[in-house]
Amino acid sequence: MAAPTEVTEPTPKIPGDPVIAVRALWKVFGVRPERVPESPELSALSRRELMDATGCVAAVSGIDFEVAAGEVFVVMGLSGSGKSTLVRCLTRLIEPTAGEVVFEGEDILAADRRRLRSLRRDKFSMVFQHFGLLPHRRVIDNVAYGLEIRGMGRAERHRRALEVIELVGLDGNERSYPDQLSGGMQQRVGLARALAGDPDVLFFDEPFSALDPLIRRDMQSEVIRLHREVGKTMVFITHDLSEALKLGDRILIMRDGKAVQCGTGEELVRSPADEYVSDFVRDVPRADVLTLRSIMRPSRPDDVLDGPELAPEVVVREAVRAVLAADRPVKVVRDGELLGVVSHEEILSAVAGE
Ligand SMILES: Nc1ncnc2c1ncn2[C@@H]1O[C@H](COP(=O)(O)OP(=O)(O)OP(=O)(O)O)[C@@H](O)[C@H]1O
Repeated sequence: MAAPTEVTEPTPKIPGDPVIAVRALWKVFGVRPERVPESPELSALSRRELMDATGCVAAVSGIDFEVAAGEVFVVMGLSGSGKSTLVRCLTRLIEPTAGEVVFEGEDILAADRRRLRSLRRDKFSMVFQHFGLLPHRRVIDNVAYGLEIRGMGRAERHRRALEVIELVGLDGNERSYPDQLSGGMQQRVGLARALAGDPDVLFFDEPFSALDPLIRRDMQSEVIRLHREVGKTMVFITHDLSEALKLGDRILIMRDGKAVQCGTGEELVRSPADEYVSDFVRDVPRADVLTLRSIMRPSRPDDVLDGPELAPEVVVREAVRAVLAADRPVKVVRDGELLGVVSHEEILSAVAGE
């Protein structure tokens, strides 16, 4: 039996069946790796202790999480924490040592070669830091590459490729070769290629790490926009907390192969599971992550309730202006139901970081 993970906070309940469910997942490198998850004693050791005792490296140690349909799920951790290994285990680019990966109800670890190939071709797409574009092919044929492998005819795949080239803002560049494009544009080609086959899940492995900060910010906004437009489930790896907070519906924080905490950015900032997480989130401006749901108060009989309405998930920073401009409390409303109100007092204390 695998040891329990160190997730200290229950993962919030996700409505509907998860697209991906990961249970007690292990990847151990070394001699006879399977003995580690099988042994309660070995699986309880830290990575360092395990290395000293057995010479094995536990890249991923008994991780559990679920990804909901349409969610952007971010895996964050410092270099060596096991992010890449974890994500490669999900599509079996790396064979897990133990555990379960269930994709749309199907046990991926039981899939044979043929089934895996078809899943990777039709259901999953990966976007890597190194774009992996084919240098001798024009943008349009790079984007259409996966469709070509599926056997789609030239006219149809070019039509589809042009659609996604436009979607990622590269129209006009379809006849260029990759080395005629900037790094940011090449990564857009990578995105277009990943989207062309209409996968169920997009996996991103530090896709923007090599880009300079301004381009990187543009690309993050691009992912947010694309996610709004196409609504795909995304699993995104990063070592950068601000990227994680910007993109992630939920964030899994890893350390030395283990899951330290999984939650929304707001949950991580409001109640970090341990010192490691609090160190990470210490400098995050509260107004960027706190939502109206967490600062609202119940309405009082003397409140005048004909002020503006905002949704509970609006973050404080975006609501400040509206709340301060109103001469009565802003109503926090979901599906017509009044959940609470926010007046000057609540918003100012939130901005002041109280
Ligand atoms: N093939 C391998 N053989 C032995 N150890 C490995 C192998 N691949 C990864 N590791 C070890 O597993 C641990 C996790 O590595 P991994 O690359 O998954 O981390 P990461 O969080 O993605 O880091 P980075 O951001 O630097 O890529 C590291 O200690 C690494 O040295």
